[in-house]
Amino acid sequence: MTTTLAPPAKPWSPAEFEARLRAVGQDRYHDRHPFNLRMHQGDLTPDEVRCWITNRFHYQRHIPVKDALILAKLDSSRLRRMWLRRIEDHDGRDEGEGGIERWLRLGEAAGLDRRTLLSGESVLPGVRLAVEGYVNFCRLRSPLEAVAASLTELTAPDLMRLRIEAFERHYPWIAADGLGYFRTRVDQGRRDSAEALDLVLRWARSREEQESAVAALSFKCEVLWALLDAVQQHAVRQRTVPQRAGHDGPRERV
Ligand SMILES: O=C(O)c1cc(C(=O)O)c2c(n1)C(=O)C(=O)c1cc(C(=O)O)[nH]c1-2
Repeated sequence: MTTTLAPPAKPWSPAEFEARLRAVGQDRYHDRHPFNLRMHQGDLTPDEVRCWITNRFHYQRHIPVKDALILAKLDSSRLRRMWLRRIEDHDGRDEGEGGIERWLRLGEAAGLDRRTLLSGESVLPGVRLAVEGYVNFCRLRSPLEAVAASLTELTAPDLMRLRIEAFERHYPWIAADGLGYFRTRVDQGRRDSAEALDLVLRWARSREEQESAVAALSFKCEVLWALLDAVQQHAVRQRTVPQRAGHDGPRERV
């Protein structure tokens, strides 16, 4: 008996592929997470805002690490130059510059100590795992999947604009120049996502490759969602569990 294999599915048209990527970015993005909604409605206590900043800093400081892993997979000078700029955006060209420095200043404007932020000692276990998951994804997967995972940035700039407004309105105790990170990131995010989208649309030729790109973007949405789950869980525990030394698990001292 001979078995006939089904022919491989036809690739989506570029327009349909792009629409599918954008749909994942819209439907599953962390702007819909309850913690983000509470943040933007102004419902967070100062400690909850500080907890978010501390844990998001752990994500931010790993962005250039995952970008260096992606850079090493790119096979032309033009592409490596393009990706190198992302690392410079975060690390700066000199001491005291770049997105990571701006995030540290956001922390200081919110009353956090830069040495504590840099020590990483207050990072929640779930956040550590989510960030490590993203870095390892970019280390181990194809360039297509690693670049596709960055496409959450298609949605990030709009969220950033809302966040600036929300912080100015609801958390005025954070000095305005602390919001410099978000202001800079709106344009950087638009440029980065346009470049990444162009690469993903050109690289993914077969349906299988297109599906792997969509799956990579879904995974990245889960990373961001898991990060906020951990921060939210911590906030709930802080409200409901009487504080006892050692009660809150390892490293949960935000
Ligand atoms: O504040 C946010 O909501 C947010 C989200 C994301 C994102 O969607 O991954 C990024 C950023 N910010 C960000 O600042 C940033 O530099 C960044 C880089 C990347 C990436 O995956 O390459 N995402 C994000």
